[in-house]
Amino acid sequence: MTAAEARADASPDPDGPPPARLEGLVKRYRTARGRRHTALDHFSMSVPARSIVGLLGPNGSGKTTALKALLGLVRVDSGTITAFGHELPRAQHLVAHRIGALIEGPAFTASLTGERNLRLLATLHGASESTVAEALDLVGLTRDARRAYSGYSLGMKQRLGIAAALLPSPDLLVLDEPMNGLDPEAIRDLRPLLTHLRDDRGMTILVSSHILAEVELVSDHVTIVRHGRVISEGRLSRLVEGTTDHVVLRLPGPESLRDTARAVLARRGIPVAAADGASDPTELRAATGEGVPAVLRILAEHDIYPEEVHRRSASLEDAYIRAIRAADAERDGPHDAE
Ligand SMILES: Nc1ncnc2c1ncn2[C@@H]1O[C@H](COP(=O)(O)OP(=O)(O)OP(=O)(O)O)[C@@H](O)[C@H]1O
Repeated sequence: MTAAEARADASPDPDGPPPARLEGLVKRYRTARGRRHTALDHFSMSVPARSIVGLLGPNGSGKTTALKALLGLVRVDSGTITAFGHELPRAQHLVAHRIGALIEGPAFTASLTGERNLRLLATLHGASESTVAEALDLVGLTRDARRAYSGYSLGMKQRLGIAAALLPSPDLLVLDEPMNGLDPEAIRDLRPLLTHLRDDRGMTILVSSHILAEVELVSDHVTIVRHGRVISEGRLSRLVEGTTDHVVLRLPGPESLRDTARAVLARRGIPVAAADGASDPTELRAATGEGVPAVLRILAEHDIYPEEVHRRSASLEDAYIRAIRAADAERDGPHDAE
């Protein structure tokens, strides 16, 4: 099949083969000391058509390696990679034009304008002038297109990188940490762009990020990676559904008071943990869907009155922490993937 024929059969059909499927990928890097380092350990995930998939995981868990494997930038030791039903890297030429990517920062020429940089890339892709203008418009850079790249802010550079990834008019857009280094406003601006590309262009987007709250706002599917393996995958709503709302309590005073609070709540079927990431050791998290009044009533029966109390809805952060903890608990022995 020629590339043109491949495009002709390129309907981003939600029932067709998924834009990307990685199955059982194993990748071992050779380290400087000649040892083997497992970056992907039977890594499997699927990217559904017309979705925004958030790829999450701690530093060094293998996200970039998996994305590079999909893009043909890293050769895996074993496993199968397919894009739009074509096996890679063998059929790379059939799907390369359907995949746009921003990975490890794009290489632009500092002295040239944003527009000129894109035009040069467009020539490589065989993309038209109008594609350049459209890509600049999509990422909101039309006004700054004639400024030198060297004068761009980090956010503008990232947006130009996304514009470059859009030049081949891809069906699948792969973005590695596009929010890195961006200020909150620039991060917020990325959200409508990604949802527009999915909803109005029918694009599928695979985006890795450390910013859980942002992934929660923009993704419809989430894949969580730990030690080179996928430990949780699915619709965002389903992952978050599996977590419980929490009542967060601040109980200053002696540790024995918090011990008593933990014990009385546990006896009523409400498990309590220290609040995740809390800098305040007097905070407790009571996992319950019953809400603040139920927790306060139980504590009042024992003359315990928290200084502060608020309810926290189940979130992707809870699902993420739960998945990571479960994976760590399951894992025995020392590991070499991170
Ligand atoms: N070229 C390489 N040679 C040797 N080891 C590598 C190489 N690239 C990555 N690694 C190692 O493989 C593991 C996975 O790295 P990878 O960059 O895929 O993780 P990541 O999840 O993207 O991390 P981060 O969130 O920090 O970007 C890490 O331990 C990393 O140090």
